[in-house]
Amino acid sequence: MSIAPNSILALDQGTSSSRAIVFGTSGRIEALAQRELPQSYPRPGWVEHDPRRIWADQIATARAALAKASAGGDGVGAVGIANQRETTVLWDRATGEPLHPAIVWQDRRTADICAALRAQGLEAEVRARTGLLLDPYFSGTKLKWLLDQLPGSRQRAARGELAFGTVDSWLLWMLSGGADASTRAQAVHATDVGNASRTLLWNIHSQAWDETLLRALDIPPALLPRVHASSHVYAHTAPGLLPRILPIGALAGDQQAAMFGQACFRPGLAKNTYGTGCFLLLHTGGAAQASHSGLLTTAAARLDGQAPQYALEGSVFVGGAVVQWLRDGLHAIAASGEVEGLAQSVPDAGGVVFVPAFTGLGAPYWRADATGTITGLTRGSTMAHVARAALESIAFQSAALLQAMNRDVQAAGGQPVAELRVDGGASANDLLMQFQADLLGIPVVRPQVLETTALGAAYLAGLSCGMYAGLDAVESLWAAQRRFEPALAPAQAQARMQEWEHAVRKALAA
Ligand SMILES: Nc1ncnc2c1ncn2[C@@H]1O[C@H](COP(=O)(O)OP(=O)(O)O)[C@@H](O)[C@H]1O
Ligand SMILES: O=P(O)(O)OC[C@H](O)CO
Repeated sequence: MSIAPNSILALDQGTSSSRAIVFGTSGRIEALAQRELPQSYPRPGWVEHDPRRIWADQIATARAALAKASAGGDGVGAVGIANQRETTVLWDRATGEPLHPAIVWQDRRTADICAALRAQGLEAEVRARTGLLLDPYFSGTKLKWLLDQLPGSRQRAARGELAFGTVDSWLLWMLSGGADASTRAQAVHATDVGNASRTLLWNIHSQAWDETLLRALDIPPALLPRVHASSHVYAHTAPGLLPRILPIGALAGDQQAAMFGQACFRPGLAKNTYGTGCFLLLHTGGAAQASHSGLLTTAAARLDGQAPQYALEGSVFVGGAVVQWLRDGLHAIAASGEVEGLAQSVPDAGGVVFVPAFTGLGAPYWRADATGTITGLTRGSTMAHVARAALESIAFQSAALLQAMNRDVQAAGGQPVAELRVDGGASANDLLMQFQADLLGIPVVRPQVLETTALGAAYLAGLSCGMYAGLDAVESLWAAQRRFEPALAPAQAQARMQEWEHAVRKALAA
């Protein structure tokens, strides 16, 4: 006998791991399973994932989380998927086989394609239509590269034999039948507005694939997924994959999902996620606000039937990853959590400033050529100073984003951001959060549930499957765990930002 639905399964397929979490409808975590995802760096600047491994890990963690949940997951009424965005998968609809490893969002191999498109004068067009800019970060040039490199693939794509998708589409297709030959014909090929808005191919104003950009990149439309609201019943899981057939009630890019999980779905609310990178998003309601400060305009998650929702976004490529480098590159610490103690063993960074431009600099600088730089070293500098400067670099980069955001918002007659909600692995670090509040001069607020990405996917799925009355019901579940109030005089904060900008100029000149 099955019980009334009281929980939701969220799949959070991130850059460094695949997680499955069962949430009670109150937002409480009931069960969690996780697997690390191997990274492949076949050439300098290239980053790849194995799509089959992503699928195998995600279905294994889903089964493990359901098995750990109360009553073996019998109360689960919906599945929601959140995913690393932009990462590009191309597969054969008949066999379910990927044609190539997934090209990860961090991959820079299409820098030349971007430069060529820029030389054709396409940058302004891209900005106006997609809210993005010409950078290898986004899926469009990755897909073009695959079609250029894999013999016969463009013709096969035009005949409808191939499918393109970001990781959400790949997982949905596999879950809804693609994983097995006997159910493949019923597999659903779709994505949500938020993921579509990161492809460089989606027109955020007309809410349709953009024919001009498809032509410019020579991409056959037959490859593309159908696009729906983020909170929408896309399909049901194929029989036999999970203990019960479940509705797949949401797809959302992980940053859009985190924003939803933070209940930032009204204009003026902002969140920053401190994971491998940092992603700061400000909800701008129904207005697709253009940035004049190097930020992106992007689709926020939305419900079926709801008008399009937008956000301004700033993306930092190396956030928590700088701590991984201290651990794996310098062997300065054995585990990421040790960085706080090491950094706190000195009163300040002793003049050391660290610009972790390992994969160039993202927003608001957008300099693919920048390299990592440490300035201000003296004979007295120690690993503790470098660790403290590494942590500070995460906050400096995020502060540069917030400054850019405030400039854009104020230019449009709006109010500066009043407080910042934070989440992600590195937001557990109190020293970092306090320094962030000090630099920004506004409160930094950490919620009780730090797994906000998965939580957002769960809420979105619960909404489409009738498990919540509406947005207000979800909003009332958000609760702060700790509030960090700024404790630094504004002039001092400004002086610290100037030190940072000085070091950035050096990184750009190197
Ligand atoms: N206490 C900590 N202080 C600073 N960074 C941390 C801490 N704990 C984890 N991290 C960093 O957070 C990142 C992991 O966060 P997570 O949200 O799981 O990332 P992702 O979703 O990108 O895989 C890693 O880069 C790790 O180095
Ligand atoms: O996998 P994460 O959490 O680092 O997020 C990756 C972003 O979606 C890339 O745009």
